[in-house]
Amino acid sequence: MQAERPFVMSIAGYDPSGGAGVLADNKTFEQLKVQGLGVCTAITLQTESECLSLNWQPLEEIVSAIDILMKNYHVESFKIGVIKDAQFLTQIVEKIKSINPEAKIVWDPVLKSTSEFSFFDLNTISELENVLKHIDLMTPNYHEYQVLRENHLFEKSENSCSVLIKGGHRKDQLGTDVLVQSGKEISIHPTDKTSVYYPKHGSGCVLSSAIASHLALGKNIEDACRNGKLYIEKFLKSNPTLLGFHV
Ligand SMILES: Nc1ncnc2c1ncn2[C@@H]1O[C@H](COP(=O)(O)OP(=O)(O)O)[C@@H](O)[C@H]1O
Ligand SMILES: Cc1ncc(COP(=O)(O)O)c(N)n1
Repeated sequence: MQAERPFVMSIAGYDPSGGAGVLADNKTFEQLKVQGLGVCTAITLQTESECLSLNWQPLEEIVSAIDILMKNYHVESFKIGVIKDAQFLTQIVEKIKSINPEAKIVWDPVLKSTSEFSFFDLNTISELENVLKHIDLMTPNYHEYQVLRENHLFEKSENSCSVLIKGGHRKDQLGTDVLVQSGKEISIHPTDKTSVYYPKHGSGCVLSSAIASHLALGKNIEDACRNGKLYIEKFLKSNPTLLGFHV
């Protein structure tokens, strides 16, 4: 008999190319042997090289889908992806915590797609502070971290969650991610610096859903980030196009 798999939910956008969003997240969940669920925040029309349109789902429908799924399945951890604004995030997190206060939450704050399509309403950054206390980990890329910091998000570290600053766009140490936890910094380097990594559309989605999977499997935040890094490295080495293989 197979062991029970913990449930993990992706609350993210739909990308019909499957490179990013709920499809990419659920491919990752399957590979990491957790049971995936998916609630769409937005329907996008995009390929790996361009984003053509974005239609937000009504917030009440998103929250009601989370409610129904959580009442049927005990969901251990969540990966939240593209979100319209701070109000969306706050209501989603409040719903999750009202049903399972122990649930682990990872938020990948996608401000723009690699193809420069804007997602999150930057005017609402100042309203994020309260909701961050209920999130376990945020995973901004290097540019997103700078924008959030310039908007004073991480000023009161006691109010912040753990932050994994991803290094896929760094010029100095390409591929080194930095985990900031209670003011301490832990660098997570690529395991094999000589390897060729092919930059990929949606790699931030794959990393954050791999981390959410490892949290559901019982790892702490640091170990989940280290294991997520091993998974994303395999993914980035998989093939030289912008769409990767989950191996
Ligand atoms: N060229 C690369 N070499 C090594 N690791 C990379 C490379 N590009 C991305 N990564 C890794 O992939 C993950 C996603 O990072 P990043 O590309 O910065 O996120 P995003 O897709 O959100 O912009 C991180 O773990 C990062 O270190
Ligand atoms: C639905 C959805 N979610 C996330 C991203 C970000 O991915 P990337 O920054 O790699 O384009 C995206 N393009 N689409």
